[in-house]
Amino acid sequence: MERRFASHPNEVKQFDTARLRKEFHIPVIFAPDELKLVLTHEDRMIVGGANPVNKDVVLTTDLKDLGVTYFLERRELGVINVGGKGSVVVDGAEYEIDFKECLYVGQGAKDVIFKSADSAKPAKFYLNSAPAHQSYPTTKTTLAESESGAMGGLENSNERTIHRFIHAGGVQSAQLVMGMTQLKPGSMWNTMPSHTHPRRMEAYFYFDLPDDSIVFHLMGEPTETRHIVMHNEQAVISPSWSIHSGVGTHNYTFIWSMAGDNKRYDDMDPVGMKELQ
Ligand SMILES: O=C(O)C(=O)C[C@H](O)C(=O)CO
Ligand SMILES: [Zn+2]
Repeated sequence: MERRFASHPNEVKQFDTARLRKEFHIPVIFAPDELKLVLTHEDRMIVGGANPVNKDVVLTTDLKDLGVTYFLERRELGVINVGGKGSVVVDGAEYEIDFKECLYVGQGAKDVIFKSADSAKPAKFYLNSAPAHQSYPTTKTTLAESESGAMGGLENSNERTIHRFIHAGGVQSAQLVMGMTQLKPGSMWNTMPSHTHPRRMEAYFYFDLPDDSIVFHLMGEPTETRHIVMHNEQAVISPSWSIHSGVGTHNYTFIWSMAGDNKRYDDMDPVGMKELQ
């Protein structure tokens, strides 16, 4: 498991492109038959992926990584499938998780196995895990069952639908909050006007983006914005003091996930357009 340390905003102001990418950008989430995990010290969130192709992928850890005997001993997990049909087996119970469906796995689950239904169209399970002090029931949510709402408009090129899966008013968790935003064709901007939430970090995972398209992900303090160029199926870490927004050369979908002091989706400090620099 790769480890990234937390950053101070005064230090990040000095970063060049390579350093910004090294600290915040996660270029590879999926590798065939592998479990890829990055642990950031921003609220100790783990961001990663499981891509079973020719064999199942098991959620493993070792004593050095987390100091526990199994991955979810003191953690919880959110899973969203962005690939072909698949399933997640949690302590022997199998949950079929289709494209854009979500599974929450509560703290204490010992055996978690990721499977693809068809190796020609393998499942791609995007993963987020946060420390947990309490166990909540393992729960599957389909897109139709999520709490969804329309945001933005075509006149601002940000017409999108926000699907909330794991949050205060949805699937219960210790601290993990997770959902997905789908931009309508012709809309390129997410999360503008932007916000910060010093009470929670956030990670974004961009997908549904054609190979020849990119997203300019915006981060930084509102008066010190920087950009990170994102390709399809890449993730980016946003510290709690940073805005997180983006504009694509094509519409796209992204998964957002947060960990921190509360699970209220609407706990945001809005940044006025005229404040941004
Ligand atoms: O498009 C948006 O706006 C979002 O999806 C915003 C994220 O959900 C977010 O930043 C939540 O804090
Ligand atoms: Zn946010």
